[in-house]
Amino acid sequence: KSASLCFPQRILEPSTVFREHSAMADPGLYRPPPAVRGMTVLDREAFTQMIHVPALRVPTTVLNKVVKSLKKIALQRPGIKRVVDDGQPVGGSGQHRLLLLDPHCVASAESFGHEETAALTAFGVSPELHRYELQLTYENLKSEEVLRAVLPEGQDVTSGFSRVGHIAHMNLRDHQLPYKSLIGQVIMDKNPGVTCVVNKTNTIDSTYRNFQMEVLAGESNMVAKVRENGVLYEFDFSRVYWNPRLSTEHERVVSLLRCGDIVLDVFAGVGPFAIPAARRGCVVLANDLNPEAHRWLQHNARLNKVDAAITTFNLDGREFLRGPARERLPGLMRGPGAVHVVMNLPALALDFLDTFRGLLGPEPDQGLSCEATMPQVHCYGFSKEDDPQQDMVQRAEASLGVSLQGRCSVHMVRNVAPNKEMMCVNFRMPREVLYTISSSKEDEEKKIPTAEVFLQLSEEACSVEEGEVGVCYVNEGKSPLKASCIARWQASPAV
Ligand SMILES: C[S@@+](CC[C@H](N)C(=O)[O-])C[C@H]1O[C@@H](n2cnc3c(N)ncnc32)[C@H](O)[C@@H]1O
Repeated sequence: KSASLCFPQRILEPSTVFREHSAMADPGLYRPPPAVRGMTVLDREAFTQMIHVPALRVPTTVLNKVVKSLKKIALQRPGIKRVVDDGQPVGGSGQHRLLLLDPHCVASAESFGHEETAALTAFGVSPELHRYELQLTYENLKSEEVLRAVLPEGQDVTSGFSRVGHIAHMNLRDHQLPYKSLIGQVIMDKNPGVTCVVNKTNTIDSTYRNFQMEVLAGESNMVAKVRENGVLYEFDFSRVYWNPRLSTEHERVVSLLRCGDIVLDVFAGVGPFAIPAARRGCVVLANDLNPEAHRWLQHNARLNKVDAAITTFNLDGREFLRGPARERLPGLMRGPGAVHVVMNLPALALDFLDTFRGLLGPEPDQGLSCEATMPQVHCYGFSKEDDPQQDMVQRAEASLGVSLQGRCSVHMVRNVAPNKEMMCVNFRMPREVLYTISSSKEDEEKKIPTAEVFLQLSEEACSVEEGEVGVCYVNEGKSPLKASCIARWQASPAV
């Protein structure tokens, strides 16, 4: 493909100082011809140009050693060989080759560093530089260079995309939209294996968390095959949620599971927690409201031969918890495996935690509800607060109606946008949440009062610092409160 190899290149005069030659010293040396600016239909030929690069004439006997010693300053362009014929007439001695150098690193013989100079001396190579005329084509340019040359000067040329199987998924800005077909074509040309480029056309606010998208270039086949952490998934990317940036998080949670554990995946999608959990030997109940996601979840369970270990549901998360989960939980909690509840719907999952309040009815006999049998919850949320950890805990507590102080941990998953974090709060479901009216005094004390109360804050409580637990007296009972709650109470008109 590289025209530079079949074009008759010429060596011009030897020169020791290349700074004099403007093309050689120009930092935008690989900048395509100005005529391509504003192009909306890709014309690959229009990118062809001749440039000059410095070259060393190296005896073939030491060529490999010299190339190795000078690899930091040798020319590196896609599709261009850095060692070429020395341009001597056919039938010449053939005892020399030219090593092409990066003109951004080498402007004159003085540009060589200590190591390079020592190598040239050791191998008996003259530091004299030759000018080599090279044909640079569209194939030799990087996508960023092509787009920078085409799009209006001074505007952002982000050519980043997420890769989902054969699909490159872009999120173009408004000023890039007039060039969208060209951008799609360039991304496809420059990324082997990408046969379809799509642009997101809405923000992700749909219930099923999938994007609306427009095909910019290539085929319109949206059924992707993806391997994540060694597991194969297939799904229609236009109709379900899939985020390649969650692979580390999926792996982290799955690594906490043991063979024989039970997993309740409330917002399962196409199965990136459920399938690897089943492959690890867990018994899985996986649910998703989106019928398409549910269909691909079943498909992926069969594809990975774990369908016997996964029971799937196509329900709203609350219905799933109040129905199939509630029915099975008492039996599962009595079994030998730990029960895990995964809730990855970061925009809403914390609100769903209130479904667990009293879910299993009256507390069973002592022993059947000991702390160790309680489900481990991994619940996701977005936070824009200065202290996302604290924010996550407070919202989980508000939804559950109990304090999680000292009994939860928060994991930062990823930065989603400037000032927006995706977080995961992990905790063992408190007994007093799952079972109704536990009358023990200890449990009463753990509850955060939700009713409006009138109270006189003691001096002691008022001096509590942010993040500390204080004690204040409510209706003559003792109730441990987080300082942040106290602060909220102080601010309320009732107080
Ligand atoms: C952020 S995705 C996570 C999918 C998958 N667990 C993952 O990690 O990639 C959230 C999923 O929740 C589903 N969903 C949205 N609202 C739901 C609800 N009310 N009940 C159950 N599932 C819901 C969506 O269809 C989507 O597949």
